[in-house]
Amino acid sequence: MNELTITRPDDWHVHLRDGAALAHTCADMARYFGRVIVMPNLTPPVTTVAQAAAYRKRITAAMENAPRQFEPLMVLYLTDQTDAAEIQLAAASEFVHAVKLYPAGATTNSDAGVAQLDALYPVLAAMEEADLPLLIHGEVTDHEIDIFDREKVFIDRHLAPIAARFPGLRIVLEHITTRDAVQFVREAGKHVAATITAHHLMFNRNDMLVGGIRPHYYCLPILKRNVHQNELMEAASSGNPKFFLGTDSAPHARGAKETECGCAGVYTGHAAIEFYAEVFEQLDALDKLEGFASHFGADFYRLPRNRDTITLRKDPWQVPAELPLGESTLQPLAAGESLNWRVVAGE
Ligand SMILES: NC(=O)N[C@@H](CC(=O)O)C(=O)O
Ligand SMILES: [Zn+2]
Ligand SMILES: [Zn+2]
Repeated sequence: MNELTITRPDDWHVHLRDGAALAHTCADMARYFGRVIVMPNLTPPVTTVAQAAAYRKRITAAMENAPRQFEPLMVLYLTDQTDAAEIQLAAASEFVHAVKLYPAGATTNSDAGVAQLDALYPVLAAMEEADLPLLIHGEVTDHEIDIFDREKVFIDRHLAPIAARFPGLRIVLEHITTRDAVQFVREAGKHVAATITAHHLMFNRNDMLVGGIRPHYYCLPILKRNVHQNELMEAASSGNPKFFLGTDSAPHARGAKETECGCAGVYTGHAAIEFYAEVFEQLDALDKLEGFASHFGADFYRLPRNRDTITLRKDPWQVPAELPLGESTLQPLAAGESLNWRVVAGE
């Protein structure tokens, strides 16, 4: 197959950042995504509907002169202080579509996240009642838990009890990385789904650590063994609507990654659907790309599927070695390498 036309895709997990970076991150997302779920881990985090409204304005302003625009779907950041009243406000708003749980200290800008999960149950009950989805960075942060086990332990200790206690709460386990997560989501009720990134489909921890340490592959949850990677590929290309596209494109300036203590995050926004197409083609599953990228996420969020299309063509091109990020630069995934697929219509 040399050409593929699919319903316009959406990205159900992306970090656009703020300030001068928005011009660049939004331009990449605006190329062909219809809607994007905008992660709220700014400093300070987006914890209120009023802050989400203001952030949304900055995003749309950054796209004012772009050839096309995406619709930003805003997300509130849960803290130990979030109350049911804010949840109701969010549910009543037209632009907040979910609430994000970051265990405190689990990832980039999560210091303000939740320290006491049990104490939050009244807020989760309010979300279940208001039918507002809960998005989860699913990793425990206990010092004694190995970084490669943190997702599995989170599922056992926290996610399973939450899903059991709130059966009507829609939950997205974000950027899943393990066989355990795939299994849990598959077997859970119909309200539990997961996003899968392109980089967790394309790479495993060997790619990050063999022959030298590659900071641009470092993200959280961290890349796992190839058996887990294989399970993610199988889930993404299975046609199971519980698994859908979320790039977790997470830009960090080059200097913040190539340093003694580098930030977690991989930038894939410059070639998101192109990366997924590459993976699905390798799996001989290009016919499953549309469901994963353009149907299942919208269905889960109870939003209409996009009505227009984009077309990908097999026509190799070279990823730039570096991209601007506000006043800095970043190294995008596959920098300087050749990719097979390009978007030729729908941009
Ligand atoms: N995925 C990452 O490694 N980093 C994300 C945060 C996140 O999604 O956990 C970021 O904001 O940089
Ligand atoms: Zn995360
Ligand atoms: Zn993320």
